[in-house]
Amino acid sequence: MAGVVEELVKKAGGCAVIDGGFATQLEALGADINDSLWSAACLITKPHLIKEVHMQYLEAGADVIISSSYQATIPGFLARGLRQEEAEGLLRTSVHLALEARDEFWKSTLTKPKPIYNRALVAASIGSYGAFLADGSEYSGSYGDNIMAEKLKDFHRRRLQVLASAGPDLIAFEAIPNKMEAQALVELLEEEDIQVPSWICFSSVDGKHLCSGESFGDCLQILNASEKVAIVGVNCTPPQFIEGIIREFKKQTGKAIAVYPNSGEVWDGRAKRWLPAECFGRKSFDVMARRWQEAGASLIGGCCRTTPSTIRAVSKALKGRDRALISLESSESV
Ligand SMILES: C[S+](C)CC[C@H](N)C(=O)O
Ligand SMILES: N[C@@H](CCS)C(=O)O
Ligand SMILES: [Zn+2]
Repeated sequence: MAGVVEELVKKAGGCAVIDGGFATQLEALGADINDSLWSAACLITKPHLIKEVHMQYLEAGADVIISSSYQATIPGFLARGLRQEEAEGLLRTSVHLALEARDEFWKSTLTKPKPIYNRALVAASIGSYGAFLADGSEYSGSYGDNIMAEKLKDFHRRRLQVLASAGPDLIAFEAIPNKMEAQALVELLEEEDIQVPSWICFSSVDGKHLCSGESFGDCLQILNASEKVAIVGVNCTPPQFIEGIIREFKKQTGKAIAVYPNSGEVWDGRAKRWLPAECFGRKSFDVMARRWQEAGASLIGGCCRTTPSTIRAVSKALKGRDRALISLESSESV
């Protein structure tokens, strides 16, 4: 594990808390993300809401917040009529908004008589090529016959360079659905000699494989071989599969494991909406988070359709205290 993460996990008592659904909470605050850029559209239209969402997750107890760049891509911004410099500027803005929120929040907790939070880390999000395609392929892993690893590297290269140079503590590759993209990312981290530690998280729809149907073990072997990858895991995967996935990962890797599942609802990539399915709320996350920690996860949070109340429950379950309540009490006593 990279030093900075190791320190945080230790300070957090053995398991750090990741934030929850970023886009989900952005929508809850009134943002319209029915857009080819999805949540990244708000970098253009509503940056203040992005910062507000980060603040809400920090207040809920997140030790790691993930930037708004999941679907922020240079080709996506260019297609919107922006210039290259403007597109790169928005990528940097996504990291700066998260850093600003982290720094402001941390400063405010230090004025409290008994600070109860950790200084959070900022992870710069990089969604898969499938997220950019916006056709649901981050949950199928099917990119068609014309997509090769080199093309994926070229797609990710400049965004990775720009985000890494914007000052995040971590890079978070999220919902990677197939082995080819995992391989491309590991090669790219080496080729560009990225110094910011990374996590690479897969998506799964059956709990036994990546979304593509490829084996976790094969993909983890690729990640295990890279010193640039500090953390491996799964995100945006139904919660009921997570415990089994952690146990499988423990057999296949010595790297730290991050899990941040969605609510269990299923994304319909064509209709662009979440379909009802077995849905897990904050009460289930409370119980499950403890089991995930016991199974060997070092970082635990939530993904799509989870909210600050989910993360407050996870934080309380893992750290044994209700941070929201303590925070309220300490602010009252100032
Ligand atoms: C994590 S999914 C719900 C993100 C949205 C998707 N890439 C789309 O644009 O349709
Ligand atoms: N960090 C992204 C992940 C989407 S799968 C978000 O929470 O919106
Ligand atoms: Zn998600």
